[in-house]
Amino acid sequence: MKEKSALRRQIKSMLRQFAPETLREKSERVTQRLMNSSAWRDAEVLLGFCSLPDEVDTTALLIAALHAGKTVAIPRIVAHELAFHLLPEIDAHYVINAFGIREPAPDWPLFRPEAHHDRSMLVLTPGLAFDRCCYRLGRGKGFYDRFLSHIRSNSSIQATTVGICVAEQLIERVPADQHDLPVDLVIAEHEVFSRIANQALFR
Ligand SMILES: Nc1nc2c(c(=O)[nH]1)N(C=O)[C@@H](CNc1ccc(C(=O)N[C@@H](CCC(=O)O)C(=O)O)cc1)CN2
Ligand SMILES: Nc1ncnc2c1ncn2[C@@H]1O[C@H](COP(=O)(O)OP(=O)(O)OP(=O)(O)O)[C@@H](O)[C@H]1O
Repeated sequence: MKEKSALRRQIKSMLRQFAPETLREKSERVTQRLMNSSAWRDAEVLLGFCSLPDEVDTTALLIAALHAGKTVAIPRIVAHELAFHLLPEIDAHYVINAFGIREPAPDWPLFRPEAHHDRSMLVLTPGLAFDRCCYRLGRGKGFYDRFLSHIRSNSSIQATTVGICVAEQLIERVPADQHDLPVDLVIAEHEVFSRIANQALFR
C-alpha cells in the first residue's frame, strides 16, 4: 500500500515535468497507435473518459469515435461507482466533478454495459502506470478496479479493456493487490502489451 502511494507520487511528479506541447505529441502517438489497432476498429462502443491535464489526451479519440459512428459513453462518479452516460457530441455540456474531471450531467442517457451484450466494447482505462503484464496503478480510489471487476464478472459483456499511457508510464512491475485486475491491452507510444501474451511469459 505504501509502495503504491510512493509510486503514485513519483509518477505524478514525473508527469508534471512534461511541457503541454510534449504531452500533446505523446498523446498523438498513443492515439494513432490505438486507432490503428483491431481493438479500435472492431469496437462498436467506446467507453471512454475525459482526461486530466497529466494524462494522455483523449479528446481526439472521443471525436474520432463519434465521427466513426461508434456509440461513445463516459463515466460519472456516483458514490463509489462509475456510471457511464452517452456522449452526444464533443462540445456537450459537461459537469466538472470534485476531482476537476469533466463528466456527464446526470440527465444524459445512461449506458449500462450489461444491457448491450451483443455489442463489442472498448473500455479506455486511465492509469498512472502500467506494466507489461497489463497491471495498472490507478489514482487510489478503486473506481476502475470496481468497474473492471463488474464487467469481467459479467461474461456476456464483450469488452476489451485498454490502458493508454506515455512511454515513461511503463514500469517494470506494478505492485498488485488481490483486487487489482489487469487490462487486456496496454497501448503506449512505442509499445503494445497484451495481457494474454505476456502473462504466460512474465508472471
Ligand atoms: N481522467 C480520469 N477520469 C477518472 C479517473 C482517472 O484516473 N482519470 N478515475 C480513475 O479511477 C476516476 C477518478 N479517480 C480519482 C481518484 C483520485 C483522485 C485524487 O486523489 N485527486 C487528488 C488531486 C489531484 C492529484 O494531486 O493527483 C485529490 O483530489 O486530492 C482523482 C481522481 C474516475 N474518472
Ligand atoms: N473489486 C473491488 N471491490 C470493492 N472494492 C475494491 C475493489 N477493487 C478495489 N477496491 C478498493 O478500492 C481502493 C483503492 O484500490 P487501489 O489502491 O488498488 O486503487 P487504484 O486501482 O489505484 O485506483 P483507481 O481504480 O481509482 O484508478 C482499495 O481500498 C480497495 O479495497
